[in-house]
Amino acid sequence: MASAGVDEAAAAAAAAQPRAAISHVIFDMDGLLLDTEGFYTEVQEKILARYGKVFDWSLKAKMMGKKAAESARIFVDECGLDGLLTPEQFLEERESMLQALFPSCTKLPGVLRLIHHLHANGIPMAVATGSHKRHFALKTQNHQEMFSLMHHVVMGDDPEVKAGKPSPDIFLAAMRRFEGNVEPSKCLVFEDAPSGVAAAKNAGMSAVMVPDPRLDVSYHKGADQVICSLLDFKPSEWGLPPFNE
Ligand SMILES: O=P(O)(O)OC[C@H](O)CO
Ligand SMILES: [Mg+2]
Repeated sequence: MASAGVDEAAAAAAAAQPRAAISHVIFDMDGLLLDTEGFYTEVQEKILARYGKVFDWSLKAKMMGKKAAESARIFVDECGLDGLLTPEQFLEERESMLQALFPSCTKLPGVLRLIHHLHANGIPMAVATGSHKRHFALKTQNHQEMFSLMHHVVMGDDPEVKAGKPSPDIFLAAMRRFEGNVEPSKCLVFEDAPSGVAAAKNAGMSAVMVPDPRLDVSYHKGADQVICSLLDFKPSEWGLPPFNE
């Protein structure tokens, strides 16, 4: 019979085993690096209120992370607005409101600490966002330094991204653009959206989810790890260099 000391040592050794041997990191942007999801919610609530309807988090869960056209189709279909509003009209209506809001977006907690840490330790990083080029420029105009630490950025309107999340296209494109021959199993994706977590898993990568607390826990399934904030992320659990704190 093993002594308590031996059992404890075995448990400690198992706990010290990383979940994966990660060499490359891919960040989602909206709702993960930048606090922009609230802007989409605010604008969509306003549009829906005109039709006497309420925007809720089950609809939000379906739309977030998707390319604009895909998310607009979901909005019209799920809200029963066929014949009243086309996806194109929805995108047009929300555009000026979003354009006014995006430049004021802020970074989410823990973002800078983690990105500076990974950069200082030579871990290659990329961004894979469903956001298209024009919106990306508005959102990132006050965050240039952070994005300059990324090896590259892949956006939703990139020709290699045939389908939006949950298709693995965007994460596989991001992986291929790193130097060398990188395997999906070596890539760790950070995501806030259920469709983004599914896309990462469909790409064969590991996924850490940092969901909005209003998202029902049923949407957490599929993620390899769920944390409340990037401040709670422990790099050593993923074979990455630990914080020196
Ligand atoms: O979460 P992201 O960065 O993929 O962006 C997707 C949309 O632009 C917003 O949900
Ligand atoms: Mg996101």
